[in-house]
Amino acid sequence: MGKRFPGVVAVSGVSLRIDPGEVHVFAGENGAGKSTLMKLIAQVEPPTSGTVALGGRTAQYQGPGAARKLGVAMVHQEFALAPDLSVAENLFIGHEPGRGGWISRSAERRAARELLARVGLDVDPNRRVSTLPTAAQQRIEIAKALAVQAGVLILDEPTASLTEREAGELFGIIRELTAQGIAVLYISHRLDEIFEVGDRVTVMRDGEVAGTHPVGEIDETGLVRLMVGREVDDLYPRSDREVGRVRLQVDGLGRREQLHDISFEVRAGEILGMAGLVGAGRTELARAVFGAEPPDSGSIALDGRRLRIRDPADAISAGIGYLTESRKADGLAMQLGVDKNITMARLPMRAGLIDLRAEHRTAERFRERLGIRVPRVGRPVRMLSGGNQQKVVLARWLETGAEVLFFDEPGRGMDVGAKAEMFQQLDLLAGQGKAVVLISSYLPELLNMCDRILVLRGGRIAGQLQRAEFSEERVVALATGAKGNHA
Ligand SMILES: Nc1ncnc2c1ncn2[C@@H]1O[C@H](COP(=O)(O)OP(=O)(O)OP(=O)(O)O)[C@@H](O)[C@H]1O
Repeated sequence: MGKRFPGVVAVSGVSLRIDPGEVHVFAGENGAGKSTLMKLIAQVEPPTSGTVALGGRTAQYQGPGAARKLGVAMVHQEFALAPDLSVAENLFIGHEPGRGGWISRSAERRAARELLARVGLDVDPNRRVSTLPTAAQQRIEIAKALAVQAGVLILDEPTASLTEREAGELFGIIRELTAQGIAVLYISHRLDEIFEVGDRVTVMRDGEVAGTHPVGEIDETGLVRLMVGREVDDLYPRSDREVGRVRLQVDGLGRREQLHDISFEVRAGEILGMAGLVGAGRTELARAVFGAEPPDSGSIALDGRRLRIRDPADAISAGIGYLTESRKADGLAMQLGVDKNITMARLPMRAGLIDLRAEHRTAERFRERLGIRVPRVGRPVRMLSGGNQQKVVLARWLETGAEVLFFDEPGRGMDVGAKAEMFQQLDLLAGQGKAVVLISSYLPELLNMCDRILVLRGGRIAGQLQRAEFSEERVVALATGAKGNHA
């Protein structure tokens, strides 16, 4: 089947068979067409050519929503839950259990408990969804799919916002579902999990299928070659850098219930990692330093000069940049072009006007450097694939010339080749004497790229590790408060 958008062929000539009970992983470069293909299968979008057959019967496109009746459910990265409704209400929106059109609350609660048990969730069905953490909301999305008896469940990068432990639990649930015959289609950029959770992997390139393999018959190098069409020798490029004087100094920072007495410094030429469980306060800390949620107490100094940061504009003019973890919420202007989004934080001006030519040149430079897949840089960002949107945010902060840069889960959604390129850029920034902070929930990124790792727990600094002391166990021990760490 195929799908064209104006000026772009997103999916072309794809034929595949999905078997009951398999975990079928879809991998490939950003913009390769994975999400579009899933939307075609889930009937979220009409194909330009071709059809989907479910259980041997050809399904005509009937508009979004119809797929659920056909037995395909898709869990997007941004959940489609109604935050102010209860768990039970969310599970049964549009198909409430009950008789004769009456919704039976007790039947609904009972059915809800059963579904929640199948996804290993022990929460009160009356609880409002917005009060639940991300991992639990994701399980509710999966339970929603079970509620409509989906035979095919599509998960789009489901571990992107989960901790390692939560991801492990999700894999357990996936295994249980596949044992019941449900086919799981799973988009992923993470090599480790492709091998851990997948039965077969289909690699997409330029809208086409580059190959489908049982995971036991392909190794990591082969997979990367298939994905990016070349060898990537070093996924975590890191140079020998001199770590110099203190650049950012944070003392006794506090904010309401979120941050308590946080003190640390970041030096010139240093990449400081920030580890911690989801909710440990890493994003809150970055947002506090950046003035997005200003601290109630404490001080921030850059190069020995105390700063007064009341809002992000103050932070930017002081030389502090922050790549947010949520590109949709506060990162990108979706309707504006790639060029405008890149230069937004530091507009090239000439004689009091925005220098459009300079803007274009800058955007072109990043398009090439980061491999942003877009036919022309004036194209609105909303038309880009998720990973390419992430590259645009990254380009913006590389362009600001900031002296201290916080990168919050910067590799989320990026393909392996783009990620390697991004890490190289981070390494280059540090090499120029800037202070770089890398927040990541994926430990190999921190262990490979950082000079030092700060671990947060419950809004406090739980400890820090120098590069020579790095180990996954030590980070996890500090992050969870388990005994037996040597830090
Ligand atoms: N609504 C749209 N309008 C125009 N072009 C689109 C639209 N949605 C996707 N595209 C284009 O289709 C191509 C495939 O995008 P898709 O989102 O399927 O890629 P992907 O493989 O899922 O990428 P990623 O890994 O970055 O999520 C890209 O070139 C993208 O720009």
